[in-house]
Amino acid sequence: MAPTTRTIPVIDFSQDKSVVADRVLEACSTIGFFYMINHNLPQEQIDRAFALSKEYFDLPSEEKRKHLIQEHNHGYSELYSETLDPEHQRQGDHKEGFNFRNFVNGKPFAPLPKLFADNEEFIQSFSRACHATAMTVLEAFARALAIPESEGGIEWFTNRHHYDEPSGEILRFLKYPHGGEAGYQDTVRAGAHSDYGSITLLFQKDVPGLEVQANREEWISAPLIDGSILVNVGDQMQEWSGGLFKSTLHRVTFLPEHNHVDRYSMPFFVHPEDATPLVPIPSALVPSCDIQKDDDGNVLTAGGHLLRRLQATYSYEKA
Ligand SMILES: O=C(O)CCC(=O)C(=O)O
Ligand SMILES: [Fe+2]
Repeated sequence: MAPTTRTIPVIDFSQDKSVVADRVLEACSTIGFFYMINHNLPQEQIDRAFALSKEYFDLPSEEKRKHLIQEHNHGYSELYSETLDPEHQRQGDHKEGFNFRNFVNGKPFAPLPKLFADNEEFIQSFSRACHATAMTVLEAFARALAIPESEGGIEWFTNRHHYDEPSGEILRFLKYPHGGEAGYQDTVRAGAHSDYGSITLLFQKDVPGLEVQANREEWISAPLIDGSILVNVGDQMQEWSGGLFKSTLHRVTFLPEHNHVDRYSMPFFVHPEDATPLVPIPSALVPSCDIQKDDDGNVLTAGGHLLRRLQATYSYEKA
């Protein structure tokens, strides 16, 4: 059955934890998206990250191209270099981005552009704060699924998401530049896609544009809600939960009234540790399902799952 929810629920994380868990279960098993409010991530930090993002994207193209994204999914991606919906898009996404892999043991994954190197301590603390917020959400998931204490209880997910272990986790700065209509044939600026990992936290700013597929026929907009973080379920979580939690298609369009302004957003893609096998979550609510295997017949891991997806999305260029 296609989900029928037409609006994205707002969940107040300062409420009683069991109420939060109930609302999370309802949201994730229908539309797969919710707004998190009272999340404890200070607005000043979010604002500072957006300010840095703008300063970076304002740099000349030659400067940004010094750190082009590579197979490891870290670095700068140019306008049109990513195509999230290759089946339907005539051109790559009208956006540029910078991906930060986790600062494992306090170090950036690869040397950072000067602006980010100068602000490395802040970026790392922001990335860790995003991860901590995500862990609050994943505790609510575990509570919602009533994972037995003997299996790890509310820590079942967090035990598989340690920040300093190898994983596909990414903090991403995105800019959708204004205009571009002349050379760009689609109103969709980021093609319809679902996210790959366990969950995504999304920070939006000033300009809306995100749309979510409420059911198979209809796109609904995900408006800006001050002080909120938009949370959505990713494919690995859908896999893990035997389809109970929905990884829902979404896309970014530009409304005519916003064609003259740049849009900035910041997703934080939460991923389980690479070595995590995607076996069903131990919960009575999770339906039994086929387990995905890798080419050698072993249970597909989170790392293997991500690699398959990334290879289908990017066109890499050697720096
Ligand atoms: O920019 C946005 O609002 C959403 C971006 C997104 O969905 C993604 O990068 O996966
Ligand atoms: Fe996405």
